[in-house]
Amino acid sequence: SSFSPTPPALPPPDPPLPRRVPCDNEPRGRDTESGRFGRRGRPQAAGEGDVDLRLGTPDSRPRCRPCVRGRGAEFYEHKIHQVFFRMVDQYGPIVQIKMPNWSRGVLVTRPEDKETVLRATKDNPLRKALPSLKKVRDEAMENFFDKNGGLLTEQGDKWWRVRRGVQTPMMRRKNVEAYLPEVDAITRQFMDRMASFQEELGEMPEDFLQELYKWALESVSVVALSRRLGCLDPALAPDSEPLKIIQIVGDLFRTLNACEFTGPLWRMYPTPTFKKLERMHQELLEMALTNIRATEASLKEALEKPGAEERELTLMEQLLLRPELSHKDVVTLILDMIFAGIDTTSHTMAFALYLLAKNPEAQRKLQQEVDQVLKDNPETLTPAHVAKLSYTKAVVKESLRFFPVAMGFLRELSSDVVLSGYHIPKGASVLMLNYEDIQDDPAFPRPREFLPERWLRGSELAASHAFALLPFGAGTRMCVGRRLAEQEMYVFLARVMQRYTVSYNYGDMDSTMQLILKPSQPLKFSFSERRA
Ligand code: HEM
Repeated sequence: SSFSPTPPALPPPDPPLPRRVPCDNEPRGRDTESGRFGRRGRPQAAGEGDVDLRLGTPDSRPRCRPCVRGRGAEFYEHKIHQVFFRMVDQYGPIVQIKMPNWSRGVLVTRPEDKETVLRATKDNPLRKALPSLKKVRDEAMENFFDKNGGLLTEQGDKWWRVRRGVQTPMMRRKNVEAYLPEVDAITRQFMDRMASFQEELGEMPEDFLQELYKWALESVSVVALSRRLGCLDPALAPDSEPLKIIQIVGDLFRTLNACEFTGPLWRMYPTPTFKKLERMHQELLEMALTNIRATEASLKEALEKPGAEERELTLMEQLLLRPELSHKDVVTLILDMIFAGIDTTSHTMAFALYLLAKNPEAQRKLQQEVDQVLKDNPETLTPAHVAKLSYTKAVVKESLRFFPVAMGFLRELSSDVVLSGYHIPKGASVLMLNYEDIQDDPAFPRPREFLPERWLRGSELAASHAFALLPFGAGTRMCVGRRLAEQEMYVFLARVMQRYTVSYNYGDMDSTMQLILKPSQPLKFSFSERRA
């Protein structure tokens, strides 16, 4: 099937785009006009029968947005999001793309198109991302996974069997709130570390992101591993378990990013990058297995004790007892939680701190709210406190609007749909970008301003469409860690803003691609005590 617009029901295609005026600092050798990517800066010739990759309502005005710097593979892997965003700026809200590892597809940005896709795929949400991770689980580590790769890589019935089993335990409010005291204690301990950096260096160290990783890993492991790892110990040895996990997860992101966005050689033979992926995955799996054995032992012991029925089970214990989930399913989920639970929340908090530092008015409002809600100065936050943190929650949403850690999310169409007036056939992949066409089609009033109040009930600055911001994806396949992530982030911001005012005196922040988006600048924040 072809992607060409379908007359007569739909409008005819727009005339071809005029050649775009290149900017001075644009990497050469890439055929941006057709949207095709050349490798390592070499121009790529149009293949026989290649379709024109332009779709949508192209804007013929040549625009010169901040350009992608760097050349070749490095540019390609780390800045791919900017290429996508720029294509949207150039061609409009729907652009056809052809990537080495993806089935042919389109990028979309309009909330209406996202809604159409999500409605059309709601009964079978196929997200065929991370093919290299799937290959590792299905082939290189078949012995363990037995062709059941878990939530991140499976589709259809195999995905649904696991998702059905984990949905309630992971998303139930009570289960998430059970971790609130520990998440709060972890954040407070983290702030003591911040205080000592501030005292010692007068600001946060260059590698403050590494510190945020420790906070995030400690927070996710109380859920995924049912124990504290001791990540915040100031004397952590370089070969300690937490630092090894952080290193492996970072390497996994980098390696997966390389496999996803460069040539598909790894599909044909085990390239060094693919072997690295396999090795790191094996290490993470061994760590998950050791921990799950400990959880199982404590569960067995707990169940044998008198009065066992009264004890609240931990999330992992609940999962281990669910008949529809095998032991391996739970181990795989632990792997995925550790993998998805470190860089996501820490990068979002890094971006939020930056945005607060740059928007003192928003920071002041956040502090006022926290002072009001926490006026009893509680030793431990309760769900009632968190429920009242409306502005704090709005800051998290607005930060994800400015710097979404997920560039977008994919769905494969199981039926034909019409998007922005174009007929898109069944089987195509649609990448729903977390990117707004601020210039021509803004979904938010005053889109360039950081205005958390737009997320408060009844705000005139609210989005024009319910699907305007989907940083966690949407529908039945939405991020399963969303509630846990949100709780962690609300607690983090509330506690930090209760104690400190943040400032940042270095260059402008941007994001760089490492499968998810990451802060481009060292996070040398300065924190001043509010009640010094
Ligand atoms: C700022 C934090 C986070 C963001 C922005 C985020 C974003 C996302 C997005 C966009 C998806 C794809 C959803 C879709 O296809 O509709 C996803 C899936 C997923 N996330 Fe998150 N995530 C975050 C934190 C977490 C955490 C803390 C965990 C684990 C505890 C987690 C575990 C997962 C898993 C297992 C999936 C796959 C779900 C499935 O396919 O059924 N995420 N996340």
